[in-house]
Amino acid sequence: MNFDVIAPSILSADRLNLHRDLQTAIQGGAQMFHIDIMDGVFVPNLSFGPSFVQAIRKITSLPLDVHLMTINPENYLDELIADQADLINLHVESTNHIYRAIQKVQAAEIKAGIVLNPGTSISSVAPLLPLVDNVLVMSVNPGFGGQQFIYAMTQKIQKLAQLRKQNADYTYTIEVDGGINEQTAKLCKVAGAQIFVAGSYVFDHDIAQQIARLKEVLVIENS
Ligand SMILES: O=C(CO)[C@@H](O)[C@H](O)COP(=O)(O)O
Ligand SMILES: [Co+2]
Repeated sequence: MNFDVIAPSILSADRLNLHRDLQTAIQGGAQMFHIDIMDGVFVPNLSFGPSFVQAIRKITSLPLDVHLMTINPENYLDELIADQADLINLHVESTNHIYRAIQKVQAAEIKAGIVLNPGTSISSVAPLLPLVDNVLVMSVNPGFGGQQFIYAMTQKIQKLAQLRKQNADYTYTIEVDGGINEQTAKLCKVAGAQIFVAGSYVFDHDIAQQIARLKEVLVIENS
């Protein structure tokens, strides 16, 4: 992918007005939706179940980016595949069989990504890098919206971009999630990120205006 994409994280949308907020984001130029699925076990919070993907798919054809923060993510893959998720991101620590889970997603012709927690090193996922379609760099500890960006994560993004340049068989996109605002998005772009997840930055304010601001700093044209 040689262009940048803004993916509002629906975790920060108004739950009682989710449809309204998503429509506003669509009209405001959102290019993808990021859906955080949390089970209260892998991370200390509960959010949406996979059925939300199906519900959101009914109101938009925008790509749906699923971030699975659950133990046993395999239990949800059939449903997410049937619900037409476009990208399914799996935490490497969430299953003993990450390779198999990625293969299952890709066999359904859906893009598969791995997620690196702030404390997860790139070297620990080296065997997966030629396989995956996306690497999601967590720039906060997973579980909650509205946290402070961890600046050291820009080095991880930079390293992933450098490795991709050095290895012709690495084709992953680089996604960043957590604490994204105008300033941190810019730093991540310079480091090499391409998909920018933004939750509280987008939904806690004027949604369309916030998307427009991010697009401006990232120099993304409206299509
Ligand atoms: O996965 C997560 C949190 O675990 C994120 O996707 C958050 O939803 C991002 O929220 P902000 O940090 O942008 O407010
Ligand atoms: Co997320």
